[in-house]
Amino acid sequence: MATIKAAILGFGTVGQGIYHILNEKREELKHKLGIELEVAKILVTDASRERVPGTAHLMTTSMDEVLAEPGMQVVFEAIVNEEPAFGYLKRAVEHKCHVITANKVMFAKRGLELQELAKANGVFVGFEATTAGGVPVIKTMKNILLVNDVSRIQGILNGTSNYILTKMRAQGWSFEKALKEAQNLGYAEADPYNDVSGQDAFKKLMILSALAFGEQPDWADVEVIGIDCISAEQVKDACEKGLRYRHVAEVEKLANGKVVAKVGPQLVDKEHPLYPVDDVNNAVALETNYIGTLTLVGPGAGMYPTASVMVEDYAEIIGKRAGFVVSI
Ligand SMILES: NC(=O)C1=CN([C@@H]2O[C@H](COP(=O)(O)OP(=O)(O)OC[C@H]3O[C@@H](n4cnc5c(N)ncnc54)[C@H](OP(=O)(O)O)[C@@H]3O)[C@@H](O)[C@H]2O)C=CC1
Ligand SMILES: N[C@@H](CC=O)C(=O)O
Repeated sequence: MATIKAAILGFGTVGQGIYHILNEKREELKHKLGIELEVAKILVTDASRERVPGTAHLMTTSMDEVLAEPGMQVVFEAIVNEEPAFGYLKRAVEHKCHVITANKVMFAKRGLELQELAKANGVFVGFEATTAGGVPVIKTMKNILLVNDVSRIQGILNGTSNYILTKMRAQGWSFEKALKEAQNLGYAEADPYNDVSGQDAFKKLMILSALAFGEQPDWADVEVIGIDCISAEQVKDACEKGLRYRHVAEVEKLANGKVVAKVGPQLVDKEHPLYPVDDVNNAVALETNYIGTLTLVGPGAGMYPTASVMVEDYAEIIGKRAGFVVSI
């Protein structure tokens, strides 16, 4: 049986999740895909710290070393920020590696460029994990778009914000306590300002916009407000009135063809579809011409939901390359 090698760039919450799932599902994936996958390199900033027992020999800080590994064909990327992530993935694609990323900061800005480069090099880019964690919105939208037009997307796209709002309302926790717990649970970004300021949801919305409409609105035209402007008193007042705060991101294509978007907190009542979406869950409602409105709900952050969709991307890519449809 053929063996291919993979690298994991970034070995924090998501990177470790990928490693654990690939180990746990090793035999099953081998059987289903007819290919053995070996994690041969793990790239971090500090290679002296062994995060998972038995991985010290895989650690490196050098992308040159990753790409010099014979048989390297798949690169999972779970680091932070646009650079060096984009530069690393560009090099991986030029080296004819398939790449699978969770990095929405990079992908919102450079995703179209990376996909074009991948096409030119005959490799695939998986980016399901960039948006809504474990919710399969990217693959669902790709399928829908084969037949339908999507006219509007509305959703909760940041798990940390939804978790904080839920705990403030349902448990009476302070904003700080809820954020701390979201960090402990691996939901929050390395810099949680991105979560609570609305920037993380904005980046995910831009990825969905590019997929649905082939374009993004001018970023400067999009109003982005976070949950950091909501006080405990406001959450309590809303609750007493039967209302809930939700952090909502929405983008639509107007009749004149212009794509417009906004991101910010909204008060919703119990008739609203986002009312029951609590904790770390995300929800994405896609308005389409034939299906009508399709809503997906599920965990929007965390080690296993995120890593799981990245391994699914891997299975899909290897299945396509081998010319068969993967059914897991
Ligand atoms: N956490 C989640 O639920 C989700 C996260 N994501 C995205 O996944 C990515 C990773 O998130 P997460 O695992 O939570 O982050 P962590 O902060 O837990 O881990 C980040 C990892 O990246 C490494 N790293 C950071 N900068 C560099 C660099 N310049 N070169 C090499 N390695 C680097 C760090 O190395 P070191 O250990 O040495 O510091 C660390 O291992 C982010 O882009 C995030 O937005 C997407 C969906 C959900
Ligand atoms: N910090 C993000 C992680 C997933 O993208 C979130 O809370 O949604």
